[in-house]
Amino acid sequence: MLDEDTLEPSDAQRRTIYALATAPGPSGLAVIRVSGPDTRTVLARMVQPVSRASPAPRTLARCAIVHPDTGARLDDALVVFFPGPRSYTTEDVLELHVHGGRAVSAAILAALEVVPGARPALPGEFTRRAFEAGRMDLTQVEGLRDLVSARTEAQRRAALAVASGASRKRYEALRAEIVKCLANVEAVIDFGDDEDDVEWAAFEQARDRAVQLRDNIKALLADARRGEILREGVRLALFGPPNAGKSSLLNFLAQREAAIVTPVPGTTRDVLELELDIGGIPVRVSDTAGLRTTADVVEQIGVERARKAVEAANVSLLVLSAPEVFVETPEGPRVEIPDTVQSLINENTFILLNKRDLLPASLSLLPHGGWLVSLTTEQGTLDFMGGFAHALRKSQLLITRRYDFKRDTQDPDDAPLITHARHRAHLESALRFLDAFLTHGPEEIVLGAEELRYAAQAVGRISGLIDVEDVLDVVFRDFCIGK
Ligand SMILES: Nc1nc2c(ncn2[C@@H]2O[C@H](COP(=O)(O)OP(=O)(O)OP(=O)(O)O)[C@@H](O)[C@H]2O)c(=O)[nH]1
Ligand SMILES: [K+]
Ligand SMILES: [Mg+2]
Repeated sequence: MLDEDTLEPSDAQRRTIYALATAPGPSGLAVIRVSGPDTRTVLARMVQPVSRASPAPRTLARCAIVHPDTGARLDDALVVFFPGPRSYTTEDVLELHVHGGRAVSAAILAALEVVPGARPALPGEFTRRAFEAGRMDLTQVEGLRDLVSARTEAQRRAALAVASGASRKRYEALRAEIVKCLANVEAVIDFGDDEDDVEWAAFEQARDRAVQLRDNIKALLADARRGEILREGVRLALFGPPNAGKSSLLNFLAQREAAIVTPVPGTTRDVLELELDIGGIPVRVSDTAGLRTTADVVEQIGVERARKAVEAANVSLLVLSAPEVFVETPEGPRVEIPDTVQSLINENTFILLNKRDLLPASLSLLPHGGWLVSLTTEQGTLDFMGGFAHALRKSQLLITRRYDFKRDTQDPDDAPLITHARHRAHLESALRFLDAFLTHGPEEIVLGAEELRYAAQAVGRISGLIDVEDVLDVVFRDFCIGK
């Protein structure tokens, strides 16, 4: 077991860490990673080159892996040694490309335990060392984590750009601009007293820069949360009266019986969430309880949760039973939306009329901004799927003038910069400090300078330049072991 002090990765005396970097279980290959001061010991005691010469740095060499004490052969492998600092963590790093399968990697991991100074790595610890050595900033760490968990093509592209430093560059440039502005102000503080005109001009220049910066940050914040939505998936809530076919729709979208479907109204109680890929778009779909007033306490809670899920969603789909909402009028048939759902409809709500098979064939009125289907016979579902994916893509939330969700974008400056809620919070805080700076006149210039310093710090926090310990734990918590 690990004890407390071996868990602290920023020990003065850094331990050597090792972990399986690939998913456990039967597979063609598995990769075991080792990093730290004792890596050369591991190399000397556990790796026997077939050609007798020690493997050249950064070159794959065929070797036998042996037990450090007994010398027993554990596997035939390909081995690559990265002497620090030219390695992922900047420490000496060793990668053992061994045969896949639990017994092979288990034997090698057990053998590594015997090497003095070596211990199993914590989740994300290799990357944490790379971060602490300044090899990547916090946005790149986040990008890497997102890349590893990317499920769609659009997510992969965005995460790869961030991991490669696209966001880092832009945040650093933003921070540099604030620092320039601060330099102007400090020049006034330092030299101001003698030459009034010079002072005034430099102060005006700083103000102009601050106004410009404020506008830039405002523009970044007005991104309809594209980056966060792309990363986390569009939140889509299915809602409507009981028995409309919401759960049937979820199952249709998932192509499996994920939710319980019965003719009993009030079947779904809790919110059921699935991650799906709808036409290349990552979507987190919530099936919810049918909305109605009820005496059943459990159902009441379900209805409350349903409302919350719809309000929290980026896009909602109102599912209605067509035979129940079609009304005949002298002008022809019309769709009447039930009162119980009215309050939840907004500009991001689409409508799906279900149970088309129960309508007289002559009735085929389409609701505005909606579709008419039968989830039982699948009549109309092809149109719906194509149209809905298109609508999702076109939706204000996903596409702005400059961003094509499907094809992504060539220009990294056009990619959404804010990919995590944390970025948004720090940018908002930087904006507040810039605003505060602008409220100070030349006579309060020292106070003004302080606000600018805080603004620069707020942006610095995004990259992890400033007090990040608490953030780090959150960021690395979701990493897999061996990364
Ligand atoms: N005829 C017909 N029946 C359908 C169709 N879609 C769903 N149903 C049936 O309608 C009933 C209710 O379906 P559900 O998917 O459970 O409806 P729901 O909206 O999730 O219901 P609650 O969870 O109770 O609010 C089930 O018996 C389904 O088989 C359809 O297109 N045509
Ligand atoms: K039902
Ligand atoms: Mg249901």
